[in-house]
Amino acid sequence: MPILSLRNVSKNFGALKVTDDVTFDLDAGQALGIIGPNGAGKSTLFNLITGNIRPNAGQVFLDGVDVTQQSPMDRCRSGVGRSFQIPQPFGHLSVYENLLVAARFGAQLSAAEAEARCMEILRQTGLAASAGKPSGGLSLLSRKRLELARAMATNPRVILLDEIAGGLTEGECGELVDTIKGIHASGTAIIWIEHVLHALTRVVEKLLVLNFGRVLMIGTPAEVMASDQVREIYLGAEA
Ligand SMILES: Nc1ncnc2c1ncn2[C@@H]1O[C@H](COP(=O)(O)OP(=O)(O)OP(=O)(O)O)[C@@H](O)[C@H]1O
Repeated sequence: MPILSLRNVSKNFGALKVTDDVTFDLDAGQALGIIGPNGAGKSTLFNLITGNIRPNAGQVFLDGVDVTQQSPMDRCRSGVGRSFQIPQPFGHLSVYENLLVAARFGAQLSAAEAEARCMEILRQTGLAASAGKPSGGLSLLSRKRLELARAMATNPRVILLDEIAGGLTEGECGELVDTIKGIHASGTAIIWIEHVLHALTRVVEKLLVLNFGRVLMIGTPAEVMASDQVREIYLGAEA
């Protein structure tokens, strides 16, 4: 059974149809990339999965359970973690304290469980040496790592990453990709919205192309990149 399923999900903002009849499945441990032009509805799709917005039609299932009416907090506790396009740590708290907040309140872990979980995540996300630093003063790469770590601290089975590679140098991007690959290899499913395609295709098994809120195509990165329609619509290239 898929870990996450969307069935005929649609969302309108006034007259604007931002999500149009979206259906797809994500298997446990799978990594799926989402690409599409600006305004295609990618972030809206994440908000529909996390419960920050409710669809006008269709259903969202977690492990076969219809969670369409569940709050974001309930979905987080059911195993959906997320990062944000703009990092949102508590700047006055240390890296470790930020993770503790996510583990205690996001996943409702006990103090001892949260401590163990955070130590593991600090290692997994390459933040062990920065654990005691105030998160407000971190470099961009470390802030990205912290976003990843905060999503992982809620003990998710699927994490949603929203343009986490943007703004990094090639070298930094490679380091972040290695960290994300490690998280994927440890069994966490990933859905990743990303404009930095070479980063995305190093991690994901499948790409979903969104255009005007509709699923244009789902396939392997090679299949998607070979599609004339995708090249024309997404890359703006002549077919
Ligand atoms: N709360 C809202 N109210 C009204 N319109 C909205 C709202 N949220 C998003 N939109 C509109 O929905 C469309 C899709 O936005 P969304 O942010 O999901 O696209 P996106 O694919 O993530 O874009 P980008 O790549 O630029 O981040 C845009 O036209 C946006 O202006």
